[in-house]
Amino acid sequence: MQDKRGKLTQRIVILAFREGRISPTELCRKCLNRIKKTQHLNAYITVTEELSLKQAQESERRLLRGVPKGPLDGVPFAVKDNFCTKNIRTTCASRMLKDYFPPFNATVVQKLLDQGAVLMGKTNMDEFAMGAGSIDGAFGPVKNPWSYTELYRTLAGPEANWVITGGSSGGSAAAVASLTSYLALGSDTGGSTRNPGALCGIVALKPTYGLLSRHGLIPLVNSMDVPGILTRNAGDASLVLSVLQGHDVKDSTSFPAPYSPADLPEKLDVRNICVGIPKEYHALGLSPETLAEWSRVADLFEGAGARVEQVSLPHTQHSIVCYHVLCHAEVASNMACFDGVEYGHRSKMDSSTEVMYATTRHEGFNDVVRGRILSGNYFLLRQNYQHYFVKAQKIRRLISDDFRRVFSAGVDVLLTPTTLTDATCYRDFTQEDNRTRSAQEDVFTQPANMSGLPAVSVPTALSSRGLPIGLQLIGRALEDHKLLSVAQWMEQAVAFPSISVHDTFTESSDTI
Ligand SMILES: NC(=O)C[C@H](N)C(=O)O
Repeated sequence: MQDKRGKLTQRIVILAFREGRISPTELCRKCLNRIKKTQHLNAYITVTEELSLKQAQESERRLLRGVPKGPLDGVPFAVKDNFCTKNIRTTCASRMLKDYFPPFNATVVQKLLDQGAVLMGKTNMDEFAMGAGSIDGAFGPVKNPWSYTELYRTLAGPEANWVITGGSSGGSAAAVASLTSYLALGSDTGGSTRNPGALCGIVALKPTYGLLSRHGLIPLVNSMDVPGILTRNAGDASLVLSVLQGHDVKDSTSFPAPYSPADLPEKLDVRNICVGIPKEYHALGLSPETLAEWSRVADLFEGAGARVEQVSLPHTQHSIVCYHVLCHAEVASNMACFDGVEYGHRSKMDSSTEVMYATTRHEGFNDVVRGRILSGNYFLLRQNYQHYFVKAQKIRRLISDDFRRVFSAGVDVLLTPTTLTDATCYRDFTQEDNRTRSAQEDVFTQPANMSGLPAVSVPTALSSRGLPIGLQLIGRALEDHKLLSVAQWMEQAVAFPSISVHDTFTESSDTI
């Protein structure tokens, strides 16, 4: 049971429920079965099997009575392990929170549950969402489902090592790509939803900052964090966005959503669209294949009558350094609450308060987190504050102004690569310095976070190793719906060969 392009999407599932071809319980069981068969991916930290089945049965009863709670009733979803889930372990993939059971649900999780969506579990990630590989968490690295396709094995050879998912929401991306869930929540501070979305061949949306509540999302960088949406196509992302968006009294940075329909226009006429190609995104390290793909898709837009223009965003060159200072400064302040007193890990070495604080933090955090705390505190020292933090804030403004200028000059969306290359082999990633590599990986995604703009990654082609390449569209603030409409057009134009369920494990008779 698949759509025209062989994809098993959330909408297909909803239709299947409606037509009685499958029930929420049957589907939930299938997803649980797939989770078992794809355990080698390490996509989940916690699988909520019992609860999932209970929720699916409740959903089934509602559907039988003809009173669904909402359009997502019965649809299986996964949640990154940095969103609080009531009485369900929420670890941020850290030893610090390994036994944390929050007493409440994050607003976005609650909204999905209120719709009747079925929670399958909590997904693996980089510790406290710091990283771009999903290889730096306390529960081990996440493996990219595309590593197990016949195509990759044939092209890369039998000795080829598995490839990373990207991150930090790698578990959520792997869950959607391997169809153990039909949608997943990620978080995006510097690219952590779009990056794994691109490397796992699925659609990944970072909405406008403030459009979705951050309440219950354990903060990394409050001024940039947004809940991200991972789905198998743009239409699904639009439906999920319509359910999740809106003001929340528990998040003072959230605001009411502008009206936008849940559905995207069936066929967008791109002749009215101006697509900007930022010349500064021809960055060092961009692979020739990704560059070629970027030009190919720009040509597709042009061929369909869109205006395609080269534009300049001159301050992009400073974005990695600027993000680095702002992120680490906010991390230093956000992580201060993990001191062994109120909740989280507490060291047994407590001969004095100082010793207890220090050993708790040493035992609880990995060295990526500790490194960011150290440099963040350095940037915030009284004598460094103006030089680093205030200067970075000013540069952040210049980066935002660049976007404002091109959008007010008539550009509707910017087209860029999402990542520099396709997914890297785990072995190669660990041989180099992970930290430097991770920082570079977010070069195309961080500017949208620093400016609060919506951006979406769409898979457009397979590389010569048979791995996905994703391109990013960045839109005007609050024009998320328009952005997704263009994303859908792109999706239709490129016809990306989505991964088949059969590829992620050996069983060959699974259908929906
Ligand atoms: N959650 C994120 O977007 C974090 C980003 N990848 C970083 O390492 O800072």
